[in-house]
Amino acid sequence: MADDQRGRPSGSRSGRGRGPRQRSAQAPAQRARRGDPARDTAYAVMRAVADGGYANLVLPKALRTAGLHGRDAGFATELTYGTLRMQGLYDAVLDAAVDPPGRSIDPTVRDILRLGAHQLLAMRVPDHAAVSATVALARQHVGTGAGGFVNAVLRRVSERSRQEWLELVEASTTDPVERLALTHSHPAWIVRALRAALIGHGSSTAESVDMDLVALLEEHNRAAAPTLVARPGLGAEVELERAGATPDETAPTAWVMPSGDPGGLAVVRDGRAAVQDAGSQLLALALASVPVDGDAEPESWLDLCAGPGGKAGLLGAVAAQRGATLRANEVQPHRADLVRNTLAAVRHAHPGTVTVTVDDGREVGESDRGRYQRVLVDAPCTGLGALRRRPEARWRRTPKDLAELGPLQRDLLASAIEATATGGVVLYSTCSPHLAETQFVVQDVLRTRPDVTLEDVRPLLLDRAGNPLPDTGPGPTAQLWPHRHGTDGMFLALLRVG
Ligand SMILES: C[S@@+](CC[C@H](N)C(=O)[O-])C[C@H]1O[C@@H](n2cnc3c(N)ncnc32)[C@H](O)[C@@H]1O
Repeated sequence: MADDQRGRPSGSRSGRGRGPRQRSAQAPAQRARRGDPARDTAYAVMRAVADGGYANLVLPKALRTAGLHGRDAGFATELTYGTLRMQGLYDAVLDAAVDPPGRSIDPTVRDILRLGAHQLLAMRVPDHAAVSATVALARQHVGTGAGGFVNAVLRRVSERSRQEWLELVEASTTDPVERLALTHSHPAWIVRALRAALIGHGSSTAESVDMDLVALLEEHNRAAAPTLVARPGLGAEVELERAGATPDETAPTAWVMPSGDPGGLAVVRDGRAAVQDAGSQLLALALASVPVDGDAEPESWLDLCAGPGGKAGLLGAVAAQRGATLRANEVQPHRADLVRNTLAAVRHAHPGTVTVTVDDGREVGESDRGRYQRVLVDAPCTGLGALRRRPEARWRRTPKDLAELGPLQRDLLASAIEATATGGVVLYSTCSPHLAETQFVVQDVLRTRPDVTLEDVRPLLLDRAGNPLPDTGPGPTAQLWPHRHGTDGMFLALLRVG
């Protein structure tokens, strides 16, 4: 008879043999009835994410509310992020561990089981502690019966090692993509798209692609250390150094913090520095440094899709140093507010350099034809290049998103070209390597504009020492990769308007 998740009498346990791994001999009733604050917080964030929340926004608030700091906050963060990333694998494990295999599991109970599976299979938590604390969580949030069910399932999970579970799950299919999807916890359509992107961007050969794909999927499942940007000309560098940050070699403006919460630094709070991926920094610096034709003084720069303002923050600081002006545009008013916030330090230090507008970028080409020398289109995209930073994103995105985003991406790029002066440049970028959002968009738009040429963007991607970043593809576009460059998977195409 199956275990009952909701507390109705259940038959004897499956009796599957006790494995070599240690487990709790305590009955659920004897265990603590309440979860501990760190696990409670992880559970609350999982439920908020199930309701549509974003872990990177919900978790910091939940940690503050629970008063968690230091190691406890670290534990809750690893538990939440790790569980969300690996939930595809854990679901396969849990579906095999329930009795009978594949029986349906209540979504709330499944979240609790996922948290337990992560502790058992990926964290240094002793089995008995992982099981009893997760049972306590189930009792507290669902009920006594759920506690018994969770106890039974997690005991079965604890009977095998992570490697044994991986082998078992892998054996459930012969399709190589499905296998990678299960063992590396990604939806299969994303694995397929990433494989096509590695080849399509010229980043991998037919021989190397399978190895590269595994390296990329593994990187998506690692916690990414936060990179900071020191917005130039605002004196952020000295304070970052004083706080223990060190210069990052990937980009001239990038810094890394070995430990601690960068959000707590005054220099981050006042906007002279910010958390920003080094790839995003390289992209903004590339646009700022490319030579443009014409003698416009001062130069006018446009960030067409600026919210929440990360790249505009760097562009604005560089524009101020160069005597140029920047218009940071965003269609959504609340995101335009975020841009204003992000740009506060630059606006304060250099009044008149940056303006924020709320317009549909698709209309800017017509209203401001030929007005700008440098234009950034950091297009809305699926974000498949930033999966390591957004743990739930892989489970939310669907191929339908691509169909919806495609026309918007093309319209925004076409509008950006219209808004660019003769001899000026447009940088089209996405934090996705998906071919449908990158190469295909650029090729389609170029077909309608014979006066626009694609230029090699790779020589503009310079590291702190001034050397071009290696392995960005055969050109003229560039593709950055988490497993190669330690950055998000940014795509860049540089277009010159003739
Ligand atoms: C990838 S994000 C930009 C990220 C930004 N460059 C940064 O570094 O912080 C894309 C932005 O485009 C905005 N967007 C979507 N449709 C738009 C449109 N029609 N016109 C202007 N912005 C648009 C979205 O609201 C979103 O804020």
